Amino acid sequence: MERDLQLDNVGRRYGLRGPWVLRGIHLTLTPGTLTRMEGPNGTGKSTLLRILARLDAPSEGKVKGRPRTAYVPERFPSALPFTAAGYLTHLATIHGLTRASAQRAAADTLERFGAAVHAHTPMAQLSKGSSQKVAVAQALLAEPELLVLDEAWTGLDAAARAELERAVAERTAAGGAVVFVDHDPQRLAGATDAVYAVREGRLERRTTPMASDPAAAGPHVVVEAQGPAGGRLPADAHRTATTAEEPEPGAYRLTVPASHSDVLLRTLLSARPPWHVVSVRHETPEGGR
Ligand SMILES: Nc1ncnc2c1ncn2[C@@H]1O[C@H](COP(=O)(O)OP(=O)(O)OP(=O)(O)O)[C@@H](O)[C@H]1O
Repeated sequence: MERDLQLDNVGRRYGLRGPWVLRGIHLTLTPGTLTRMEGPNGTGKSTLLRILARLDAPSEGKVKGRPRTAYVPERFPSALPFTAAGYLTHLATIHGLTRASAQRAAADTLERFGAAVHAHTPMAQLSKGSSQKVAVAQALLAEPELLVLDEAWTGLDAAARAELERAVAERTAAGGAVVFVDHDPQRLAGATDAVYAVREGRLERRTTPMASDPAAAGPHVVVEAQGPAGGRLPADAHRTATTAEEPEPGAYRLTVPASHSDVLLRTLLSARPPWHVVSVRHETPEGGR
């Protein structure tokens, strides 16, 4: 499928005789999934992400599939001859929006990440964190089918970090694939569909935190919801929730990673007929953030 991104026996080395950084990599990123890449410094995670984003070509093997892709790099080239709003508006028009819609989308995204005050600041004068917000905004504006995040949370303030987690949840709920590297082991904990470690040039699949043990999976939200008579839990809610119990007919107790609670609530409230949300409780596991 064109929307799947597939690596087929991919290898990468820098220079004709350089050591292999990656070798024999097979990977498929399917729509609607969240994938985490782990590994110590220098093992090849950024190299892998650049290949997935098609910003770099493998030295051997094939990259298949052409999802619409956006990428947030570790270091964003901020010395661009634009203001923050000007840059985002420019990109949004490239994505096909009219100038007025592009200006609105740029302003909304900057607002969302708490960077509206910097809308008219030249990119070269932005602080590292504000520049990172623009990097995130440019990627989200594209509404990508594949979103590649290389330590995209680094430098963001707490509110923007949480907002980016919510944006990831929205992307996967909309059917996009998201792949990320982050040194915080709690990042999107409990929400990942697959975790891989890059080790000695190879990809090793890790087991994800057990759905049955939300405490191992970071901050989460418990939603009690009541369906319409005879109504079944919407399929999207089932997919977003980590656990779904039905203590009484039609009454559900759903557990969801904190980053995904907005998506779950929207799904329940926009169902036809809508579900009644009885309670929403935030829980942070002991020792968690
Ligand atoms: N453009 C390049 N030219 C030559 N070597 C490179 C280049 N980019 C990366 N490398 C080398 O490839 C290896 C993997 O680097 P990469 O940046 O992909 O690792 P990483 O796992 O993302 O590291 P970190 O966790 O520190 O960001 C390293 O040995 C690095 O020196």
